[in-house]
Amino acid sequence: MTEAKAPRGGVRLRGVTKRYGQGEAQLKALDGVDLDIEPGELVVVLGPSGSGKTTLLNVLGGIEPADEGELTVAGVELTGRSPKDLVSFRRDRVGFVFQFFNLVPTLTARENVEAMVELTGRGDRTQVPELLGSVNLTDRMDHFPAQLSGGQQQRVSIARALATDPDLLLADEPTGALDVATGKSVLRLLQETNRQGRSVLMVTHNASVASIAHRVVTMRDGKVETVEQNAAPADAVTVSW
Ligand SMILES: Nc1ncnc2c1ncn2[C@@H]1O[C@H](COP(=O)(O)OP(=O)(O)OP(=O)(O)O)[C@@H](O)[C@H]1O
Repeated sequence: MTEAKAPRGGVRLRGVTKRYGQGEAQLKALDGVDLDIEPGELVVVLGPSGSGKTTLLNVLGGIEPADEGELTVAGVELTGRSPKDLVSFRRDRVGFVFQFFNLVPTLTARENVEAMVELTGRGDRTQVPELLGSVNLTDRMDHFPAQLSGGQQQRVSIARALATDPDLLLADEPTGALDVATGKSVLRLLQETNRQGRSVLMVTHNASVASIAHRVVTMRDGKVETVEQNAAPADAVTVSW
């Protein structure tokens, strides 16, 4: 992986609201969320199903626009931006890791990462083998996703997310489809990524994972219910569930 840089990827949300549906069926998936993430911070978001965790991640990553409120991510003010601006923001600033990896099945591990470099025009294609080496996949680079284990696929997806050198990494249940040992290796990578200076926001149902965070945010009914500081975040190797 690349060497540590100055902390980056800070986030500031004020009164951020996101609604879905119309009329009586309308619901606020986010309801006046205030939240700060410091540059270089690792934040874990917990909360029951439907509490707005994924919506928060999607709004932060510019996948969906907020309806109300102020939102600055990695130095970019997102309030009122056009869909085209949000695409540029995502391309330049954010990396995404999903529960079910979202790799292109017809491309090898290497090609999946290279495709991200090609599509975004960011990063360096010649660095892709090194990047895959940094997630321990040197001997699997030319395998297709179906020939890789879940943990290996998730490591490819982390390499893909890092290929554009994002300021902020957004991970939605990154260990949700993995067994404990494999999940821990993924957590270690996310923690290492964070230690290089970029902010990481991880959504999870797994409360054990919260011990590696600098801060733990709990959501309920579209609102931030609690924010707790971890005085001494745990090393990912010590986490179990
Ligand atoms: N595209 C959508 N259209 C309509 N309603 C949506 C949409 N996306 C999310 N919602 C609703 O918004 C609320 C928050 O959903 P969200 O996916 O953010 O919750 P979550 O905390 O991530 O849940 P889970 O832990 O089950 O993934 C839920 O009531 C959900 O049904």
